[in-house]
Amino acid sequence: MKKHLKLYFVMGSVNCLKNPVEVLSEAIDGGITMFQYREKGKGALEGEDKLQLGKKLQSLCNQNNIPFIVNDDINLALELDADGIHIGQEDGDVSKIRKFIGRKILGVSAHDLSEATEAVKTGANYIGVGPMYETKTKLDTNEVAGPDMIRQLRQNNIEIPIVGIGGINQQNLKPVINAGADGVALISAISSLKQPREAASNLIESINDSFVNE
Ligand SMILES: Nc1nc(C(F)(F)F)ncc1COP(=O)(O)OP(=O)(O)O
Ligand SMILES: [Mg+2]
Repeated sequence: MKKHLKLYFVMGSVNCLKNPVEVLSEAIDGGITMFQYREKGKGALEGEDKLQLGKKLQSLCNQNNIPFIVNDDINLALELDADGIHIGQEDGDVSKIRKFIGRKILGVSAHDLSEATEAVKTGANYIGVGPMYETKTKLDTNEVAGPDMIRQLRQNNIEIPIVGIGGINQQNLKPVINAGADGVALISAISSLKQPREAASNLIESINDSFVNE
């Protein structure tokens, strides 16, 4: 799990400047290690359109052995037979969802020590901790937690794989890794750029450097 979390690209059609299939294909070429289909927000696809795009993105991931995770939508995750699901604190009962999805990957958002402890207890495989920095992508975020929140979780013996999320880019990812995260999750730092491949390869290079010089 930890190695997959290194560069976790999260995206939906509303986040992309161009065709999301092209964006993901380039991001995979650039070196992302995991993908989350998060079709959400103003103008997001629904129903059949959401399913069809999900299928196309999933097959790109499968062809490249990249775990394909669905955000929020458990039924879609099961219909696509996705590799896993990511849920937040308001998206349902983690232990019920764990029973529902069996051995699929279960990611849970956590903003503090109590939420992280609860997520571990109820069977999460990894936790997404944030927001690390200010973000314009998700409008209903909690207040900025910063990389120190990850450091605090590690100091309190939270050993589960952790990925930081929220406003992360090449310039500010190092403190997130140094705080003890196994990787970074991000949207705009790849999806909003004209060259997603170049963006992803620059990011994975900086992430690997951060681990080497820890
Ligand atoms: N989608 C996410 N992915 C991650 C990841 F693990 F990838 F880092 N961490 C956190 C979130 C946020 O999840 P949630 O709080 O439910 O909000 P939303 O459903 O709007 O994304
Ligand atoms: Mg959610």
